[in-house]
Amino acid sequence: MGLLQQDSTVSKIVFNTPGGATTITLGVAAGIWLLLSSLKHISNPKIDLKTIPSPKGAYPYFGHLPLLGEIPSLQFSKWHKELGPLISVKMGVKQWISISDANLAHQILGIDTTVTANRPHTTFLCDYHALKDNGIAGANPSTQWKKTRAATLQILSPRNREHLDKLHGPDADLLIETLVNTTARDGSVAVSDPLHFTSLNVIFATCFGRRAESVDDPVFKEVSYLMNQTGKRSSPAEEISTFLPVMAIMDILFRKKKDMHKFIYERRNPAFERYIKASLEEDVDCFAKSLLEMEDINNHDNVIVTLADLIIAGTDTTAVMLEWSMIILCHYPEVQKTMREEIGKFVSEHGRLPTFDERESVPYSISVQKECMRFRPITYFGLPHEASQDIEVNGYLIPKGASIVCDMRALHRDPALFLDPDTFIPDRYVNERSKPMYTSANMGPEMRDHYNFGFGRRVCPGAYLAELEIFNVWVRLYSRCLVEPAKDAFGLPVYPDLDDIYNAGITSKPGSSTLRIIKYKDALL
Ligand code: HEM
Repeated sequence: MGLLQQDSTVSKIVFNTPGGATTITLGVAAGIWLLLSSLKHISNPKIDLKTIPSPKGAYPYFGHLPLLGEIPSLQFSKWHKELGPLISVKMGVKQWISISDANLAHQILGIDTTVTANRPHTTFLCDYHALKDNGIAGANPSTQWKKTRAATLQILSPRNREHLDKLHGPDADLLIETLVNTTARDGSVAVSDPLHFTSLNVIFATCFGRRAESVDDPVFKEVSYLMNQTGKRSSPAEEISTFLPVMAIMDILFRKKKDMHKFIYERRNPAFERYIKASLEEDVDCFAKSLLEMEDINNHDNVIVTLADLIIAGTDTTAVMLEWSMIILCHYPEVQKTMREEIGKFVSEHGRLPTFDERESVPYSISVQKECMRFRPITYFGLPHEASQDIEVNGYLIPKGASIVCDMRALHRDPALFLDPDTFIPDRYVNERSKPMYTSANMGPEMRDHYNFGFGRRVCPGAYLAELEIFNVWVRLYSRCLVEPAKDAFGLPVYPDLDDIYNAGITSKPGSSTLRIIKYKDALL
């Protein structure tokens, strides 16, 4: 791990990984803005720091924003190839430090690194969604945040596995039935909604002790609306005045803050108050109830935001992972066949499907899961962290206030970590890094399988639940069904383009996800 030395002004992170520093290519032409903004730190008599390489062509004031294109992370990945694993990108008036190397990411964002655990301030996410520093995802570390995160980890951890498994098993069965029946009826099925319904139900039931009946259930419709709105409003495009303060005038003209206020106080909060009230009236165990009983963290705002964080962070992510995996695997029927045989072997020996605790008996299927996550990461940049003070990284300066992001695409295609990284290799993980993903997410860089769950003190607290859900769907889907591409009017397969990516703000979704889910005539259990 990186060695962290702190004094009152600068935190110093020193590389101790061979090659870590040497792979950094010095910037050919650091942007004028970056140079100027760095000078005030370089002028600190204690240090003489290098400027982090920055791509050419930044515009005055707008910085690199006009160069980003529709999928900014593709541009970031190109810049990383050119300039090395640590780059500085000017996002309007904000500085983003992007990392494409796992060791470096761990050194800068690792668990022992308290100076990078903050979240950058954005108007909607921090002031409105988080009701100013409440909940988990949008709050900065504080005693309340620590206790709330610990309570969440408790409820989502393997210690609660029996409860979570019981909740999810029937939903996974229902999902497969829906996908199969819709295909039989309509010829194909748009898999996104049913997948979202399934993941929402698990986390909704965990939080409130009840579930939605179907995608037409008003609860599902309302929560989907609240989630989509929150996702949309927190995307960089919607938060543009954070990056270009001059655009604040547009916010005033379009009464944006008034609109955010209305959404949170007239739609989001009343909905969550209703869900909490209903769960208190029912005789059910749920996280909302436990949270309300916990001293110090049971104030109204913290309870609402924590529950909203879980519902939002826990639904889209898992659903999108499963969506991508189905899109990928419809291109590889032979991989599906091998998984079917592997799971089938377990079924014929035990007369039932494997449970999550028995996943070691289906190593190929687990490897395919991980490879899907590596091949198409679910987020572009994870969630940004913020430097809460000046940080020295091997002679480079990350200034206080800079946002720190990881280029997930570049990170997962690092040839130093992944042989032939641009190729989908289903058995890549069969003999190595076979630990559960949630364990791996909390380990050092050399032990991690992938980096989708983020880093350090902010690493995803829902990784165990996500993995459990993915497993439950996986063994049912691939033992019972073949995932095929949809067909055109002539009955020919229309293979989804794996490079057709829809920019959904924080998550990276497939452009289209209409498929055919065909149940085998001799389907297993
Ligand atoms: C495949 C599924 C998932 C992926 C890829 C994923 C990924 C992530 C990432 C990248 C972060 C940011 C980590 C960082 O800042 O370094 C995060 C944070 C978070 N995730 Fe997940 N997540 C998934 C599922 C879930 C689930 C199922 C839940 C809960 C039910 C959840 C709850 C959260 C919360 C509350 C945070 C905020 C943590 C904090 O700010 O301290 N996630 N997740």
